[in-house]
Amino acid sequence: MAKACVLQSTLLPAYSPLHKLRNQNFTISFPPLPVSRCRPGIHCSVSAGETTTRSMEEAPEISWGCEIDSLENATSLQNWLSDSGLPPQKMAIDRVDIGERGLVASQNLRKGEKLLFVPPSLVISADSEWTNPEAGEVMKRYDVPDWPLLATYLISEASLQKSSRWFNYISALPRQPYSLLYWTRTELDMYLEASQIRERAIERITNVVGTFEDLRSRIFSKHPHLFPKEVFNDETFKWSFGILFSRLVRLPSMDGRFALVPWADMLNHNCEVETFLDYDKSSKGVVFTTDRPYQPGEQVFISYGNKSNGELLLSYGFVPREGTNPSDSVELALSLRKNDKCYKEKLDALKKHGLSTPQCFPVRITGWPMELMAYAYLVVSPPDMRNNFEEMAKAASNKTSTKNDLKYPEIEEDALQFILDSCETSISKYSRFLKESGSMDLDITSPKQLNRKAFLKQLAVDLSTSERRILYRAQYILRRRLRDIRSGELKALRLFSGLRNFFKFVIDREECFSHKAEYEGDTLHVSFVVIKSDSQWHFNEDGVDLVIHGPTGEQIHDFREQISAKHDFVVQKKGVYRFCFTNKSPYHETIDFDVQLGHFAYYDQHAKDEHFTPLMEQISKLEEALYNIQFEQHWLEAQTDRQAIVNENMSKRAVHKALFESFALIGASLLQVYLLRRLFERKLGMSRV
Ligand SMILES: C[S@@+](CC[C@H](N)C(=O)[O-])C[C@H]1O[C@@H](n2cnc3c(N)ncnc32)[C@H](O)[C@@H]1O
Repeated sequence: MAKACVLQSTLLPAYSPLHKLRNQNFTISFPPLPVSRCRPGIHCSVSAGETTTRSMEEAPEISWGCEIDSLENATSLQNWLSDSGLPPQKMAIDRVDIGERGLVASQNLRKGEKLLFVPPSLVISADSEWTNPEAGEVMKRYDVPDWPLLATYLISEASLQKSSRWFNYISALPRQPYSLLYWTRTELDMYLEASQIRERAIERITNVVGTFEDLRSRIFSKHPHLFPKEVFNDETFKWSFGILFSRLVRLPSMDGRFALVPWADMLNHNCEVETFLDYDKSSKGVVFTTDRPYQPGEQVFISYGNKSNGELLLSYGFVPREGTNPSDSVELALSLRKNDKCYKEKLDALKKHGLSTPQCFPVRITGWPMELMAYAYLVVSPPDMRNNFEEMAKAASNKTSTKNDLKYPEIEEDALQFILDSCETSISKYSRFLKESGSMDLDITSPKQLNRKAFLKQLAVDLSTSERRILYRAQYILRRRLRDIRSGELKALRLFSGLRNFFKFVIDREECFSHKAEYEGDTLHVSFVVIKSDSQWHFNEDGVDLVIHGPTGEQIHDFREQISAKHDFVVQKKGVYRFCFTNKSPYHETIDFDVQLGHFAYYDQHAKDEHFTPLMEQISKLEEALYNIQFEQHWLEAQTDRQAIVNENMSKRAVHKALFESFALIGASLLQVYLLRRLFERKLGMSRV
């Protein structure tokens, strides 16, 4: 069942539909637009519809565009753009590690520099002139909204090959854009089973198919000479929408117009970059301002917007490396309980505010929106709170200004437990998928298919891992809050118990240590500093390796060639964690190692006192903070030790050098005296003769 999702939350940027429908007959509604691993080329065309299960070999190929990693057409595009008025550039299209083709600095670029300057004449928007003006006229007559209009425009221009002024641009576009539009229903079901992105992809595919059907029945079928079936069909629409989803940008300074900007659309995305494309009124061109310097040969990035990994996969077909996307979020589905005595009343309240059951809410690594909490309050509220249903549903729909004050202390624990249960149900789906993905039958019928399936599976594994990570974090926070609430009164003083282990050791080649974690959800803090080597003439600047393994031998984290490092992680499985150090230098090294486990002890429900609970919460938080400070303090002490030894070695070396130089000077002086004496003695002998 498709689930409605509230994206307009206190945590996510406001949901801004790409276009407002000008004609209500069109039912399409598309979501907003714009360091990962390498991918094998997917040079096949695959059907996405539920009923269309054509194999890749059978699917018709698009006869324009190129393989995404091809540079030949990109070079022609570059030449054509220069001839058409693109000013000289400080970047060039090249093959890159991230994103296959991208723009690479051809000279030093300063931070804060404006780049690109693509003139409006080289931008494709809903107002662009049609090479076939008659077709353009018909589309305008039907008042087609921007997205379907641009999709049709792109196909029309592509089919006219060299007669279109956009020939060079279209030839450099990927023949098959990376996008979930190209995943079959079976692939979506199999690989994205745990993620809500599956629903979003199905919805999007349905919208694209529906839009094409709408255009076909209302316009194309009535003007077959302008829109022949061989050119305007579901396959070509899938291509053009794939291009729009992965390349269309919104230009705020051009009245929020949506545009395809040749050249600028060769820039790849980086989650850490904070610069966006926009129209610059002073230079009259599309630009972006660098937020960091680049050296010649370095790939230049922009941001496609603050999108979650799922949204990036949906529109652009890639998933950033785990933990690198600060805008990452996962959609958590919450549902009313079927056996709820007030099910109907609650559902009516939800419907009144445009919500339903199940309903998705975004959860981030930093927390969840108030809307989600409001929905949870509604789900768990007993019949005697029916007067509050309306207020709760309103707050869950983000339509209330007082939502931040929404508090029902009497049902807070139930609401948090309900969110925790939903989180855990979702986590178990991800865990099942990730476990099964290891032995997933890739149904190999050809190497090409194997390549594709392995690639899609990897994307799904990456997405599931990053989404599950956020849920684990939410689970940890929820458990802690519940423990705080349940512990009550003075119990909170003993809530936090830490297990600490810190010591210095000398390592020759390899040393392993283990630490037992008794509870899931606790946080393990690890730090080490390489303090000294056994030779005062050598000081290790290459560092050591540390690999952390979980209870079943899985690798949790690794540091390579580090002098000092710190890492925190949430214990997902209780058991013994192993920390293995490797020293690759020929010297013995002394390492200061600190591992600390923070645990909130679980207490059963005790009498609660509303006045005391917040105080106890604060005390337990302070206790944890104190513990963390001790950890930081030890780390700093270790760093100071290292620095003291570095300084001591340096001064010893300086003294040795000075002594050596003095001895050398004395030696040279004595030699000089000796030689002079010999010379004078000889001269004296000669004069006597
Ligand atoms: C606007 S285009 C950028 C140019 C594109 N690389 C090309 O060669 O045509 C967006 C597409 O680039 C790729 N891309 C962009 N950023 C990426 C990243 N960080 N990692 C992997 N692929 C990326 C994706 O295939 C995406 O659909």
